[in-house]
Amino acid sequence: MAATVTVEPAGRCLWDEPVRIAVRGLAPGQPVTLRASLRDEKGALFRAHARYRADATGRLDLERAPALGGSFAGLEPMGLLWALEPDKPLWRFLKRDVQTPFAVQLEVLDGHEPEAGRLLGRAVHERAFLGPGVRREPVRAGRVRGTLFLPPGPGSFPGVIDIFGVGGGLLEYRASLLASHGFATLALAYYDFDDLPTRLDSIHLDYFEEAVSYMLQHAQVKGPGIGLLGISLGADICLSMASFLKNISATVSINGSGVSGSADIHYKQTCLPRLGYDLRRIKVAFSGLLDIVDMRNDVVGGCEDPSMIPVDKAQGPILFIVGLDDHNWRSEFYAQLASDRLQAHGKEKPQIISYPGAGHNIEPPYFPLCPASLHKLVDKPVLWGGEPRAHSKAQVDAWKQILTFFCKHLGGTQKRASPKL
Ligand SMILES: CC(C)(COP(=O)(O)OP(=O)(O)OC[C@H]1O[C@@H](n2cnc3c(N)ncnc32)[C@H](O)[C@@H]1OP(=O)(O)O)[C@@H](O)C(=O)NCCC(=O)NCCSC(=O)CCC(=O)O
Repeated sequence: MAATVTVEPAGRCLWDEPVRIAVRGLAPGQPVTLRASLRDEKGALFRAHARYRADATGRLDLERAPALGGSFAGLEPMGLLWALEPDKPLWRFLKRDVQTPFAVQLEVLDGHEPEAGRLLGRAVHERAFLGPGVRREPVRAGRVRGTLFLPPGPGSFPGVIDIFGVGGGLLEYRASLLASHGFATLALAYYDFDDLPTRLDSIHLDYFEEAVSYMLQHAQVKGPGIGLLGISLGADICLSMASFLKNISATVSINGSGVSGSADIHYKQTCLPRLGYDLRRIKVAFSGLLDIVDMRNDVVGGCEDPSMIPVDKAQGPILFIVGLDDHNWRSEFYAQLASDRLQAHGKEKPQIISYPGAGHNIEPPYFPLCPASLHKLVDKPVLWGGEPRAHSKAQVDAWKQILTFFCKHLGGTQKRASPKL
């Protein structure tokens, strides 16, 4: 091995941070292939590669050199991460244990053949989900089940509740990353976790109200209100919480629908009936995968449809993050409907940020796109939408927008843990 692969800043970084990958010790103009790989906790191998040419001094800097092809092309300093693809079909990139980093193997090979070139150099780059000094506390308080992440320092910190969509269980990676940005964040489970119900037949907001109370009584959570962040069904739960519950200061919906979709939503005497769906509206794409984008029944009453979440009752502002290539449902149409509803009730037009080429699962930066995987509602693999490069750009921008929005409305300072872990 003759070449040296470097990653700056050196040492471990957080998954949402950009790094500068470079190689030195190559021959002037040498054709090389860079390969990245990592194994997830279920044993799936994710890989990406790209072809490059060293400069006249035998160096290669991914911030300056365009990829000449491979998993991606052009100037993409973080392409080796966002273009990772699993060896298992229909497998989604997820981090289950946030207490361990992902170890990314970086290799530089001679020539432009990703499998055949002689290995010239390698490095292991660790990307973590738990920042320095971030505390992780499993929560079992009353009925509330989840995990609280507290930023380093004495606090108190602006609080956020983070909710995922259909699938159940508990995913912590987004909440743990948010804590490194200065937010006390509760990753909240609501079914198929611990002693919670295994099925989600209907949504009862009193459970989520208990989670808000848990946050607000916590000594290290700054009041008087908290923020909500949700994706997909999780976003709709957040929109419902903002509409019915007190002390919600800011809400972010990532590809939510603003409608009670496949489960009725209950709060005290009120019930938002589910809109429902019709399996006959599912299309089969050329790939043979299901496209459920039009599966839901139509909203017949416009923004006053009985299934619409009454977002006009929300006290705090709402940010809608929309993937224009969302194939789970038509997020853009739904966000517009929610905006119509707000304005019809004399409220301000909300901020809607739409991303061309972005699919349904808009994750934190550098998560590789999962084009299709199992949808627990239809119990079959479905298309999620998204073009990898555009989706990746959307994730980087959306994350910044979400952090800025929460800082503005929850009084955060957008402090960042040191990039060197
Ligand atoms: C993380 C998991 C997979 C659950 O993990 P668990 O540890 O509880 O389950 P498990 O036993 O490991 O796996 C359960 C099933 O998921 C599959 N599975 C597990 N990990 C996977 C992965 N990384 N990629 C693809 N599939 C995976 C397993 O093969 C298994 O399928 P078999 O049962 O076939 O063996 C779930 O919580 C999840 O998918 N969460 C994502 C939530 C989310 O954001 N969903 C998108 C929103 S979509 C939405 O909300 C739409 C709303 C609507 O349309 O109304």
